[in-house]
Amino acid sequence: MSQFAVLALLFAGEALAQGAAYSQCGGQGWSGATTCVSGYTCVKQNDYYSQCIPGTASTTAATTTRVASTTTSKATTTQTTSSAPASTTLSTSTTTRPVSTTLSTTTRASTTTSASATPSGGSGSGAWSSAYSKAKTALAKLSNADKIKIVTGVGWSKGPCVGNTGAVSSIGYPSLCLQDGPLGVRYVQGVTAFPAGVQAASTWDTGLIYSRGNALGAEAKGVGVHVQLGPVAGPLGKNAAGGRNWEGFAADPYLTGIAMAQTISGMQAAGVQACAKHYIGNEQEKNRETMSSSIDDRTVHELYLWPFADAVKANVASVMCSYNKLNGTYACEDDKALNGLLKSELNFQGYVMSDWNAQHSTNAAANSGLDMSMPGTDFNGQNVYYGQALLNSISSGAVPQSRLDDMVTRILASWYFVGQDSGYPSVTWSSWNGGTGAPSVSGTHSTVARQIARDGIVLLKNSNKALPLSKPASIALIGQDAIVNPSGANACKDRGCNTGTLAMGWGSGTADFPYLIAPADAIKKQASSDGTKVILSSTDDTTAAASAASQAATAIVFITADAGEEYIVVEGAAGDRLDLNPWHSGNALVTAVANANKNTIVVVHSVGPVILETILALPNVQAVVWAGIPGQESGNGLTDILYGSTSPSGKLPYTIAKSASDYGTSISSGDDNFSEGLYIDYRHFDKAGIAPRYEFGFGLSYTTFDYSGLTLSYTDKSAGSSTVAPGGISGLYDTVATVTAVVANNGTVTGAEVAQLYIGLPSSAPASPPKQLRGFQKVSVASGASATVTFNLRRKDLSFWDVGSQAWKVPSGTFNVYVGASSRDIRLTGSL
Ligand SMILES: OC[C@H]1O[C@@H](O[C@H]2[C@H](O)[C@@H](O)[C@H](O[C@H]3[C@H](O)[C@@H](O)[C@H](O)O[C@@H]3CO)O[C@@H]2CO)[C@H](O)[C@@H](O)[C@@H]1O
Repeated sequence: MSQFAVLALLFAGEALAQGAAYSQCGGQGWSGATTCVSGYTCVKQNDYYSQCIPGTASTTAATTTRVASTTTSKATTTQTTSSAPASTTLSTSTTTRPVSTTLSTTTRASTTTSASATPSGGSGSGAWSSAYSKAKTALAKLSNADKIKIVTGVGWSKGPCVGNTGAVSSIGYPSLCLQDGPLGVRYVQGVTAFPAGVQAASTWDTGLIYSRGNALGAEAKGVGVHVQLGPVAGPLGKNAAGGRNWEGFAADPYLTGIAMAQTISGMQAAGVQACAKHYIGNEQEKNRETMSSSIDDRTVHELYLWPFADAVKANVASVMCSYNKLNGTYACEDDKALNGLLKSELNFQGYVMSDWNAQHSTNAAANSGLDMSMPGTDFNGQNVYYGQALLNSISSGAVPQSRLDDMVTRILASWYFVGQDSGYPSVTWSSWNGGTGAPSVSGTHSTVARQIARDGIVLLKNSNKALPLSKPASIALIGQDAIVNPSGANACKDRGCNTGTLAMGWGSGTADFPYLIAPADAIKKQASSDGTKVILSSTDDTTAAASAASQAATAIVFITADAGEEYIVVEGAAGDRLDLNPWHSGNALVTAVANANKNTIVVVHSVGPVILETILALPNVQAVVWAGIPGQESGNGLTDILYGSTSPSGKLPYTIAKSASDYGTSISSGDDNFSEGLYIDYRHFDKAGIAPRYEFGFGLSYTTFDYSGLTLSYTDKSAGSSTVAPGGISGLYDTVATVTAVVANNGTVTGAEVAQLYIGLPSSAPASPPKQLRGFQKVSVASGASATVTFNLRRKDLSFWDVGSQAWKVPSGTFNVYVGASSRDIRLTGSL
């Protein structure tokens, strides 16, 4: 069977490929009907969901208890290399045997997942056991009317938070407060406006990402928010112009997955429920509520589902289904996506809520796995799909009682799971009257905000040691991005304008700034202590810019590119960017400055990639500083880098191309069939042999690093557990190989380096990207010192999703291992 045929059958549609067969092999209840096409068997997944699985009844059913038996002796061989590039290979005996052994074991274990997944009813095993036990006890005390209150929002703007559900006093359950968002508590005064997700990702610092999540969660809890609507893994960033990419992390599932897990762990440790969103295929704003994302099964698993798997493994409490359709079915009523992938294959124990007004049905949504309707009505107070409508469906049997009970159990269990059942703060503010009246919760969080604003900065170009600045006699600061919006940092609702310095995009993923340190504010302070004269031209007018630039020893020119959510249109952009050029004629502004000043430094605040060719062609542009989307501490973080108190250590979480067309993807005007498959961002550039301007993972420092001493050890000793736990088959997350290298700072100042590991799958795997990020570690190294970086490779990191067997497989053969400073700056190579 061709891959296309398999995909059509397994993912999009059973309905399309088999006519009515899918509905008879799914939906509520187990009929035992075997209505799949030849070679497939209808297999019960849970009480509401059955699926056509490749194979015969005997082979699929038998996998439940099958555990691979293999004899694996430990194969650990390390080899130290002293100069790059190094070629390190395991000894012949270890190279050939263990990898192929792993192949068969992993296949069997994973097949178990697909063929006999844990029921979509939350099982409450492992870490969730106590929470489920409490939830079930509480459930027994509830009437159906109570249960409906728990699963249905009270309506848009009918409670203090952007989402609210009904309280049930008999079990001490409050009106749940659901509030954005991914970079701070939306609509509440006095909270921290953290750097956006994309800035956190560009630090590549797992500790900082955790700290950000923990601080976000502490503030949300402090003001009484039960569910914080973030972090974001959808969009992943397949479209460079995607409006909400900045809310998420990186155009790579591995980095995004790590960032999701760290953020969620931090948030939930602070006591708030996290919400991984927007699930799934929500890669653009244009037509987001009508378009269909048709994504093949392998691409779903290896790109778009991957970071959600990490989120589930981190025990995320909730997931928000997205506006778009998936293979023709709305994501919030997609049985395969919700019951199948999320709840069965990934063993998600929390609950699924709809994006706001993304629900389109009662029975289909409920039976497909939607647990909570948000905000409970549409934005006009109409269209209540749960509430009385769901009660009616329970009465008629269209939705089974067990499904309602499962919804409530999942929601209550999540509440218990993060310990919200005792001493939780109450909400003392309202989203709809300015958000005043909340307790002070920001504490010392400006410190982590500044660290991320700083360490997420990527130095793209630094000719003639233009940076760091060393007490210049005079400096010109040019462009409206140098100052705060003269009307106030929060003048535009949901940050729906690009006026003044750009420190967050627009839409629901915003927070009100408690203050905003603009670049000019912080630089002026530093200049004052240095005795530097400052000339400010705070507009984008080119004549004024040239005049200011001509008067200074150094000119710093600030440019932007903004994006956001589709319900606000900014300068003609309805969410997605119109192109990848700087806004406000930024190229002309930089040209005017560079023509007037030989020492021009360009600072870019941007939601994503910008085409820099015009700017880089200007000989007087000595440095380009990619300052990202930095939040309230923007100017302070930037000044730390410009003046060298900290060496830049950020690396690009996406590729900056020479031309927009080089990306091979663009915003669709209708449905999107994701024909690029696995080849987004650097995966596409590598495969197509296109030279990027600045590659994924790129970033300069004020020092330099040498790489040496590559070691590779194969540490897997077993077949890997076939137990299904949150995140999927637990064996997929076992460390099966470890790679180390030595990073030496051979420059003159202390600096931090992000060492990156990329894997090339063996030729026995189906066609795959030449390199895929599968490890990274950031280390701070003093001048003249060195540090060892360690990459632990999980079984999943060496696997591909095999559509035919519906399993993760480790292919046999030689894995290429690349360790380096970026996806194109590979310093050490080896093989497993
Ligand atoms: O905030 C919860 C989730 O909401 C989604 O975005 C919505 C956003 O929160 C909301 O403010 C906005 O409301 C506008 C509405 O769409 C429009 O019809 C009306 O005229 O004005 C309203 C506001 O000003 O709607 C957004 C959805 O369209 C996000 O997708 C999700 O990520 C949030 O967590």
